[in-house]
Amino acid sequence: MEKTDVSIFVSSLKKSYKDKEILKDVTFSVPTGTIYALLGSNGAGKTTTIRILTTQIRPDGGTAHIQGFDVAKEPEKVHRVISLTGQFSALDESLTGMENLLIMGRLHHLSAPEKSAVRLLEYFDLSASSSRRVSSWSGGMKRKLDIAMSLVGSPSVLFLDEPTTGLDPQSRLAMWQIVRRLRDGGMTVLLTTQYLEEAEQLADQIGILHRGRILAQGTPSQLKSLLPQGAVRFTFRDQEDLRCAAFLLGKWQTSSHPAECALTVFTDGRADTLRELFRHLREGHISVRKFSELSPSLEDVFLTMIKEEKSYGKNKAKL
Ligand SMILES: Nc1ncnc2c1ncn2[C@@H]1O[C@H](COP(=O)(O)OP(=O)(O)OP(=O)(O)O)[C@@H](O)[C@H]1O
Repeated sequence: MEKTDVSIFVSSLKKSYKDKEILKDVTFSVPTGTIYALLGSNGAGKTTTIRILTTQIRPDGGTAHIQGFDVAKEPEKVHRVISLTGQFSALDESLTGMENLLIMGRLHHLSAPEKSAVRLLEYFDLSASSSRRVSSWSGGMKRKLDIAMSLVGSPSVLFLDEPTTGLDPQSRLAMWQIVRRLRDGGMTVLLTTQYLEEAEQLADQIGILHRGRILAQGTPSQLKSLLPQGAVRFTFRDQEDLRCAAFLLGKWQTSSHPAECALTVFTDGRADTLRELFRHLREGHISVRKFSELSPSLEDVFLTMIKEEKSYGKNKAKL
């Protein structure tokens, strides 16, 4: 198999714990030097996928290759080319930033660990705090140092499990900047996230993972083009009107946004169709507070995909 342009190649990955199927069929590939986001809600199977790809657990079925190395058969070779920054920090908070990096450099048998530490502290804009104990650092700084530590062995593939969870908006933007810079330097990055905005802003390609399956994947604009264009959004007075409208307009594909009391309806964009939508709402005595035409957002794609998967699951259960 030719994998020179593909750093991560995953085919039909399966994993169960007892009788619970966590990964049912996960297939995707990540071109070298790009960022791929596995986007999914809590419990979708993101961390389980990362744990398999970083050789911490074995899959029950399917295969995965990193830089051409089989994660199940060649774990040592995989270790040489990857690095992982997980949800739990690997830092020793009683030490300074410099000391943490020096320990990591020695673990990797670097010939000049000091040089590497200084370079990384500069790269991550942490030089000014390098001699302070990490326990006094902010969450954003600790997360940066975590990534710096994972770069000590010069990996070519970086796994980031929810890199910005718990960070304030400013630190999140700084982290995005770092990840983009690493990609621009040629690194392949696989990150997991629950944040739609993060996936859209950062990833070259996104895979929507839901209940152990990739429901759709592609660039953000490819994913958006999966939905019919000509979407419109209605905002209603209250939740009851929203529920009622979703029911009345059920013959169209819709996605509900309860927090904003809004309903997106995917139409063919024709004037006749719009007239029909308004007629249904009028006959249902639902008043529309706001109306706008929009192009589908990634959130619409995500919610629609998940909804379709649910109804597919229900139909399957009936068979
Ligand atoms: N060792 C284990 N034994 C049993 N069940 C597990 C184990 N590890 C994970 N699970 C279950 O597998 C499912 C998927 O977990 P996973 O951590 O992969 O999800 P996730 O998408 O990363 O979610 P989160 O965003 O919450 O981390 C969850 O229901 C979890 O409880």
